[in-house]
Amino acid sequence: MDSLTLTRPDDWHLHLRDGPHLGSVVGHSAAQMGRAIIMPNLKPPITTTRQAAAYRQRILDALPQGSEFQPLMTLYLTDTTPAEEIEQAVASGIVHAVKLYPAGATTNSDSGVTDLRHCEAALKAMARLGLPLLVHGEVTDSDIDIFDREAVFIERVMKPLLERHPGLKVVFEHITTAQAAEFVAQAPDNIAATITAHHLLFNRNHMLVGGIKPHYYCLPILKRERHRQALLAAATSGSGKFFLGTDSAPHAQGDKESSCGCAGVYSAPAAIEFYAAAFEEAAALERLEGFASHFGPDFYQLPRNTDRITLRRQEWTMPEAYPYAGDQRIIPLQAGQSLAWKLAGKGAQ
Ligand SMILES: NC(=O)N[C@@H](CC(=O)O)C(=O)O
Ligand SMILES: [Zn+2]
Ligand SMILES: [Zn+2]
Repeated sequence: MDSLTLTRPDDWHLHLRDGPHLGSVVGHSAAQMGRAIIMPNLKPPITTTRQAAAYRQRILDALPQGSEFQPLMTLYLTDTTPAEEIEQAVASGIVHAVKLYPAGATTNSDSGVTDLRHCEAALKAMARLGLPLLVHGEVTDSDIDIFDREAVFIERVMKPLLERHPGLKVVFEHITTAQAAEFVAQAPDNIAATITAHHLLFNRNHMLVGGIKPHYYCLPILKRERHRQALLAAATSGSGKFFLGTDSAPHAQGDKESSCGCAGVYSAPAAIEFYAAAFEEAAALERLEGFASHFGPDFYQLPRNTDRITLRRQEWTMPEAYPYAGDQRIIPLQAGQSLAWKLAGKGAQ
């Protein structure tokens, strides 16, 4: 197969940042995706519908002219999010989900939830109104090894949560383990998961063998090959529970290449090309459209996109860097490396 046409995909997990950083990155996603679920972990976080509406307008203002990209906003759940805020969010029509960051789990999660039992009122309102909870699924207990934090989260947090709120819609975000893939596959239909391109393409050796490679460092951290294989199997299974979420998370080069480097992989400039490479490795390119373009809107009860994109088998080189907020640089996933698929109509990068 040398060309692949599919319904325009959406990105169900995206970090766009704000201000000049937003302006540097939003065009990359808008060139590929119809819509994206926009993560709320700004400084300060987006905790109210009013803030979400203002952030949405800043995103729309930063879009390239003529772009029809639609940002789907989220709220950042805190220990004190009231049920009324959930009601306002649903009534607004612009907020499509609420994000759970366990406090301390990842970038800008300091205001996150210390104990999910504090959030009962908000969770009840979400279950009643059908507003999905998006979960960064890692425990933060210091005694739990970083490679085990997702698997332990399933037992300590996810299962008790779903016992208390069996009807709540939950997306287990950026899953990275066989345990999470298995848990979601066996759960009822109100539970789904996003999978990133980098967790489908790479294991922890890519990050740690032959020198430490900070641009592969993200959270949840890359796992061993067995887990990558389980994720590939889930993504290409044809199950509507697994869909595309890049978790593209830009950080300036200097913040990544540091003695205490930030977590996050910047994959937005070639997101769909990365996924095509992963699906091709699994000999499942015909399943890419369901994963990238159908299952996400179906879960969120939104219409599928009606326009299409075409990917061509055409080698090209990912640029070494992109400009970021004026004088900074951002290093994309697979910088300087050759990619096999290219989105038709893509100009010079
Ligand atoms: N994925 C990451 O490694 N980083 C994300 C936060 C997140 O999604 O956990 C970020 O905002 O930088
Ligand atoms: Zn996360
Ligand atoms: Zn994320």
